[in-house]
Amino acid sequence: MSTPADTAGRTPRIVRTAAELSAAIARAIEFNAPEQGTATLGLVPTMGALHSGHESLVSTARAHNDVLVVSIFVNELQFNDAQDFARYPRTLEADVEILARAGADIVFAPQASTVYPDGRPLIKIDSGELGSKFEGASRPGHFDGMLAVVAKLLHFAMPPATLGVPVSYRAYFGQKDAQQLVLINRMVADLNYPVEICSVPIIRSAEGLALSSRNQFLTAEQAKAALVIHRALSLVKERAERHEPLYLEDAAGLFEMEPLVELDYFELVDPRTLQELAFNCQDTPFTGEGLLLVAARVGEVRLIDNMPLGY
Ligand SMILES: Nc1ncnc2c1ncn2[C@@H]1O[C@H](COP(=O)(O)OP(=O)(O)OP(=O)(O)O)[C@@H](O)[C@H]1O
Ligand SMILES: CC(C)(CO)[C@@H](O)C(=O)[O-]
Ligand code: BAL
Repeated sequence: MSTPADTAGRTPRIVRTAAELSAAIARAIEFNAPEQGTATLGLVPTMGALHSGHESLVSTARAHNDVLVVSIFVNELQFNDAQDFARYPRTLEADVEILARAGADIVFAPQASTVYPDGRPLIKIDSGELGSKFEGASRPGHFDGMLAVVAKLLHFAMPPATLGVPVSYRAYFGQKDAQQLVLINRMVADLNYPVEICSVPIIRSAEGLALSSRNQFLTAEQAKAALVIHRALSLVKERAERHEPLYLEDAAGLFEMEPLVELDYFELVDPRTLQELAFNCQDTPFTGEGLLLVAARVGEVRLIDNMPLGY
């Protein structure tokens, strides 16, 4: 198996089309597969503008797989706001340098015409009720568009069946996008994708802000104000750890003291179903498992974050 030490610094192969990707995967598996047993292939889907959060996904996937593919594609279908799509940062050259250091074997950077040769797909994946709440309520169509591209990326990078080597296939996603992760797990289960979905914890700045490609649009003052998100999550987590009532309302109330930050939602949900848990107003201590979800707008930038409770 390749390790970060023996692949780091090697320029990954950059491929643009489905045929190039399949050929590159076949060659890489041939070259890196163990002499006996099952080879492993990891896929890390991204939209580029890579930061340490992505690097954590890539280094986790690198450590666990013989062959590592990272995709970079800014998927217009998941943007409900044309301006957000137009200004999404695109930094391919710098991304490839980061991926060389992190030891990726292959970078798949397709054109939109490769992913959607007939334009918008006629047949859609419907993210259902789960995709219309929280982020889906603020970004209509976002999750259907996200699932469309993830379904396609999982197919593009699927190990070719003709290799003569058994290959186990994994794809890696960040826990920062908690609703996305739940939906991808459901899609893979509901549509029988032969892939294991692996999740990687949130990487934050030293002050606690969850890293995101869109953070670069924040002014220093906005970035400082945005730390209220982590303060509010941490306050509730500390109460849960002390087995105290959570009083979500007063954690959410911290946002009123930050005029630059407009709270969208602050909810405690079941981590698997994202059903709201009714702990808001009760005076009883929290037991069980929960996931605190938060989204807020800071200027033009929408930020999301979350924190597991009771794990
Ligand atoms: N801070 C982070 N910690 C862990 N994983 C992350 C982090 N930020 C992004 N990821 C994960 O990286 C993958 C690619 O995400 P993406 O390219 O959309 O980056 P992003 O920083 O989330 O961008 P943005 O939030 O601006 O869309 C996703 O699986 C996402 O969950
Ligand atoms: C999974 C993904 C790469 C699909 O475009 C995107 O939603 C993201 O980066 O989280
Ligand atoms: N990281 C989620 C991708 C998006 O915001 O569209």
